[in-house]
Amino acid sequence: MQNGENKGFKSGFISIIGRPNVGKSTFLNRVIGQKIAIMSDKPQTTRNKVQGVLTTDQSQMVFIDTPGIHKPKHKLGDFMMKVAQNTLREVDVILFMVNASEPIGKGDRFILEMLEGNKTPVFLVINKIDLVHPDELLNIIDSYQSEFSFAEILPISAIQGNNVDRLLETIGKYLPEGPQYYPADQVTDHPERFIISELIREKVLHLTREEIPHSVAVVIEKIARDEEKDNMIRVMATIVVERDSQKGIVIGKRGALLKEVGTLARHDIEMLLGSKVFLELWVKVQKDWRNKSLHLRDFGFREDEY
Ligand SMILES: Nc1nc2c(ncn2[C@@H]2O[C@H](COP(=O)(O)OP(=O)(O)OP(=O)(O)O)[C@@H](O)[C@H]2O)c(=O)[nH]1
Repeated sequence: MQNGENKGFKSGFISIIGRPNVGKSTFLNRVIGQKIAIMSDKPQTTRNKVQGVLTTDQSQMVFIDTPGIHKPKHKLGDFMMKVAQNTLREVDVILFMVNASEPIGKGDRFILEMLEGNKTPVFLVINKIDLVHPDELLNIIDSYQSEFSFAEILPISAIQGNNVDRLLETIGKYLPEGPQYYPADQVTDHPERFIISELIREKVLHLTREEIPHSVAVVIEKIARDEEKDNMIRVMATIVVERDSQKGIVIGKRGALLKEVGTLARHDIEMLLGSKVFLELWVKVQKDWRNKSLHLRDFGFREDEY
């Protein structure tokens, strides 16, 4: 089986960093207020805490937490610094948020120094512009621009919502074409979602032996009860591989291998959920899936782990 490639759909990971109190949460909440679904604290594809996912018809933006950087007051061990730096290398866009009503400070310079040499585009997001006179804006921009080369500079007011849409639009331009990592309707945040994806992944790895690297990922697109069919649970999942050749292996001759994965996984999922399950599996090639998600998974850790 083959997933209909959603041509033109863009997706990616975004980190928001900045000194405490610059308005990172306010910004996220504003976007959440529109279309974001808050993720659970137990992320599924990465161990970095996913703060929110914004899904539209054209794109999916996954906002992730970067512990260790946005809380510079905490003691930073070498390991944490490395983790944070690795994460920032893996994301597609970094939003460096500052407070328009405060001058550039030590905390800002600390972060900018960390970002030196990082190839990920960094946006300077000047928040709280409602607190300053428009004439001051140029000076503010100058003071930051002399310290770092930003890909974009966007003044916003997270609290009033000014320019937030433009910021989102601009982020969209920097995202690569990619899959929808998370379902659009995160309301159905199923606690078993992760276990189900691991069950399917395990079958793929087992049946393909060494041919498919561990980087294979399984995204659960949908879990829903089918009321018309005896309350059977329908699970739709996509197996994401990195190369066309791997897709062929996972599907097998005339779909034989995928069918076997499906049969074995369905059995386990039925045991887990205690219900009859209809399992629909798709296979999709996503070239740099591994770099993006698995790296995040390998190096990431959660804020509540320290
Ligand atoms: N005037 C004004 N205040 C804002 C704006 N955005 C955020 N604030 C206020 O700034 C304060 C800090 O905002 P937060 O969103 O908690 O900041 P944060 O960066 O998430 O803070 P930490 O969690 O400590 O890192 C709050 O009192 C917000 O109401 C803005 O655009 N304008």
